[in-house]
Amino acid sequence: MKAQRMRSPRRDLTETLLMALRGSLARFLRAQITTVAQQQQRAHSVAIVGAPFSKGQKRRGVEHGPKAIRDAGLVGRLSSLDCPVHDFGDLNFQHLDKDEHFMQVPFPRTVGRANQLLSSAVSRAVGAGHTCVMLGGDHSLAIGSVEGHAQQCPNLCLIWVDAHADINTPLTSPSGNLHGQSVAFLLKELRDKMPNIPGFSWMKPFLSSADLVYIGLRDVDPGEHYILKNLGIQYFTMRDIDRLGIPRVMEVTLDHLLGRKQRPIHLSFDIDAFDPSLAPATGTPVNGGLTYREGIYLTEEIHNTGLLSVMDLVEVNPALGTSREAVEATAAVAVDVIASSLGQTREGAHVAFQEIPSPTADTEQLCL
Ligand SMILES: NC(=[NH2+])NCCC[C@H](N)C(=O)O
Ligand SMILES: [Mn+2]
Ligand SMILES: [Mn+2]
Repeated sequence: MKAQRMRSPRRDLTETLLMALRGSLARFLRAQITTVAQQQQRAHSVAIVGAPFSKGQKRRGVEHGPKAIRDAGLVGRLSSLDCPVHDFGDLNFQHLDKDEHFMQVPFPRTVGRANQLLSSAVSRAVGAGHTCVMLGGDHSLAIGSVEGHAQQCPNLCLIWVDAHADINTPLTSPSGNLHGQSVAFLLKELRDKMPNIPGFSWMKPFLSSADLVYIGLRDVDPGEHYILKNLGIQYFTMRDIDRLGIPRVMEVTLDHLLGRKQRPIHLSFDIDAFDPSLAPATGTPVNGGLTYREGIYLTEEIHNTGLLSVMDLVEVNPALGTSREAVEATAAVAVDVIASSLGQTREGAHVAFQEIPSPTADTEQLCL
């Protein structure tokens, strides 16, 4: 009886797989396995790249963001997560003297050059097998960060966590500021809508609008709203988060980006996504933002994919806090979301334990 049991579906599947392994599928599967292995390897060490830059907007102080985030204990927190941390220090950006406005846009060449430098730094860090954390600086830096990431991982997808969509073009921007236009530089679908901005001839748009999801929006300009709707971009406003809850928002986000195939994730996190009561030291605060727990849940879910490859943490501006406490609180939240993106859990972890320690004669002696 037992011996003649029906073949299990799993056995059939195994046989099918074995047969397929001899064919061209074998190459495909092997490639998949290597990619997963590389990703796991990449998740193992973290590179920190500081980007003290502020010319993508008009308020001074955001160039001190990297120092504030390091002073809040970033390196120590990441080291305690059992991953080797390499802090590559801060990039050295030049301010170009002859840099006239282009249309309404201030400092186009300075911003273009800074992003070119950042792009190669991020590309090198990812190429060396690290998960890269870029500390801004203003959000115009995402242009170089995502571009450098894409040089190594052309199939990346982008999760943009922000109160703002940062998808203005120079022709729709109400401020001219490039930190409100970063995404427009990346998208292939906007190629014909972007003028030739001096300083940016080194790059071409490479991202499809289907490979981008926004979370946290609550201050979207009219031109940006038109672009989001026209390109059918997936986004979740704070209202959507109120309605669906952050677990469902993350489920739909990850299904949208990874449902058909696994690929590296670029997380671009603007600290102003958080409610200003949590993160007041930022240039363009907007009421009604993410709660602390929503921000942590969001980043835990991204970590759990095992696919996070580059993360930006931008727009921490220590000059804009009304007190030292306000600045320190903002930087502490920044450290928390970075740590959570890289594997810090709320349930704790037990890297140092193989068993529950038993008391010995020695330990009891010590207690006496
Ligand atoms: N990265 C940011 N904080 N961006 C704020 C952008 C504000 C506004 N939408 C603009 O384009 O000027
Ligand atoms: Mn923002
Ligand atoms: Mn932003």
